[in-house]
Amino acid sequence: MDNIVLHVADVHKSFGGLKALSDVDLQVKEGTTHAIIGPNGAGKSTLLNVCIGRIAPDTGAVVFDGEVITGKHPHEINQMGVVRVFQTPEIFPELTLLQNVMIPAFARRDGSFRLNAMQMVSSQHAIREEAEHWLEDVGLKEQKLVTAASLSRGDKRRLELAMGLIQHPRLLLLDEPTAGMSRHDTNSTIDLLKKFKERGMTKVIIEHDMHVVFSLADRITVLAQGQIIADGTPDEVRRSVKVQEAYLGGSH
Ligand SMILES: Nc1ncnc2c1ncn2[C@@H]1O[C@H](COP(=O)(O)OP(=O)(O)OP(=O)(O)O)[C@@H](O)[C@H]1O
Repeated sequence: MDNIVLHVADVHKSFGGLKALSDVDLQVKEGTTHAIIGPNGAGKSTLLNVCIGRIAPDTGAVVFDGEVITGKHPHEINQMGVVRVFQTPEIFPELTLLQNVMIPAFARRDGSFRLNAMQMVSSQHAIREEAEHWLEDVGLKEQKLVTAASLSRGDKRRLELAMGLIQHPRLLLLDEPTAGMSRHDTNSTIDLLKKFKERGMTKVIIEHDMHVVFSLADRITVLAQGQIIADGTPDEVRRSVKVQEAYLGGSH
């Protein structure tokens, strides 16, 4: 049977009188790329924030690898293996690429700063090698010693991906990974994400660009006004009349 990595179980969330998420229930299978799409204001970001513990649902729960994570702190959920790559890269612009990628690896290992000096030196060496490996993986090894501020927008997002990868995600959540990118950068990001998919990584991706969605997704959940209006394979979603109606007249 397919292993369910993430189960959003009957989640409701209102902001005042506005129902941002109603009755949202979806499952993400291990090794799949699951896209969440929907018109502006559909509730996609709210859903992502519920999954990472930044927003508490009013009712319902999020189950990760069989464990209820609702109510846990974002850093606890992160340490369990849920890694989010943000729409606006959260990088350290004054530091080099190498330093940027090393930071989450140190943060991952609770107590690392209490290590004695000898251990510190050897672990630094190992982490540096691993950081170089992930920089190479995203195509940024040549620039490892330049400061992050000097990177193009597309490369900043690649850097953030490397910062995610060094955390060995069990589930990678990508918030509009190609937003604002040129077609060339978008296509190389698609290729990169396809490579992760071949390795069996489980991903949830929020994306407006349908070219990206249909290039990558095994399954698509469509939200509109806080409700799931379709959930299925790309072909099923493409054929859904409800989905076509939701997008009719919209900007997508
Ligand atoms: N903190 C908040 N307080 C009040 N209303 C909010 C809050 N966050 C989101 N909303 C509202 O909830 C609804 C869903 O917003 P959300 O950002 O989740 O949608 P989205 O699908 O991610 O939209 P977009 O594609 O435009 O980013 C919107 O009507 C939004 O205005």
